Amino acid sequence: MQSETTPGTTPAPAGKTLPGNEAMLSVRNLKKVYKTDGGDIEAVRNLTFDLKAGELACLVGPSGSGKTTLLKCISGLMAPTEGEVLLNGTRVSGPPKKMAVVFQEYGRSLFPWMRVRENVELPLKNQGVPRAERDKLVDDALEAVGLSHVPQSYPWQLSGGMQQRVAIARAVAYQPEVLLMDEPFAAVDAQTRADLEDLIRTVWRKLGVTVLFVTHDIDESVYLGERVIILSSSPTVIQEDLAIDLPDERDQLNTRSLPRFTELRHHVYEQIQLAKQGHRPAAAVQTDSGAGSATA
Ligand SMILES: Nc1ncnc2c1ncn2[C@@H]1O[C@H](COP(=O)(O)OP(=O)(O)OP(=O)(O)O)[C@@H](O)[C@H]1O
Repeated sequence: MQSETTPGTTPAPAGKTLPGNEAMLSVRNLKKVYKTDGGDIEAVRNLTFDLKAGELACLVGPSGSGKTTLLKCISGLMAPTEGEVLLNGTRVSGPPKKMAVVFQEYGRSLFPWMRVRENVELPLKNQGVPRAERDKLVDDALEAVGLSHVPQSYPWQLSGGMQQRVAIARAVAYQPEVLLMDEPFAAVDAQTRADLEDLIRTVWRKLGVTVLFVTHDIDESVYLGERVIILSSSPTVIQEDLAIDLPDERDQLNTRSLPRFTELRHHVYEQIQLAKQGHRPAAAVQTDSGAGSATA
């Protein structure tokens, strides 16, 4: 779905929005300006979109378009300059209990002195989840990511792909309503990456969790997502919010061989190229000129 303009108005370029009671996660007119010694950096100009419960959306955009900034604002790790993030209608003002984040740098997100099991268990312990319940959640999560055989290993005894599975198990055990993933597979080899993509879709379908998955990889965004939100170049607005109408059952060989997969990846690729060249959606151009600022 491309952002649309209404003649005679200067609307903010928006992604897909839903009636309030249908949205689990709402990003509303979100703007982030970093104050630095060298001046202000407007990382995100104006982002609006909703995710409904149980949706898996991917977010792609040129390098520096503010993807990590957006995830930090959504996860309550950083306050937006303007606008807001709502989780089930409640404004996010700090890390919400029912949100988990998986980062790219699994090496830094796991504690090397803790065994796999202890790493997965830690957030549950911190939440005061009783021992028996904790044990069950950890067992189930390790099984879901195929790591039931290494609970006593230390992270550094595992491959990169296995370490990222531990990070995913930790997020899964925590039973989040929303799972945010920031380039989680960027540091693993191609084969492991394909396995982890399938793991995410399996876990997503099994748990019904709402997922926002940031990636640089266009093919990955189309393969994984029910929707791909494409960001413009900085100062960032939504370039396009695209529904991925591929069959729900996906597998690496067949899905990626479908003509529709090729069409969708071409489309996303073209949009990213346009974004890199500074093209902005019509509604953003109106807003840009209305705000009196230069476009990218
Ligand atoms: N802490 C910070 N202080 C100042 N500027 C920052 C800070 N973090 C990010 N920026 C700037 O904000 C803009 C967006 O950065 P961000 O890391 O969010 O983009 P990104 O899309 O995640 O990038 P990449 O795809 O390269 O990881 C960039 O211009 C970046 O230099």
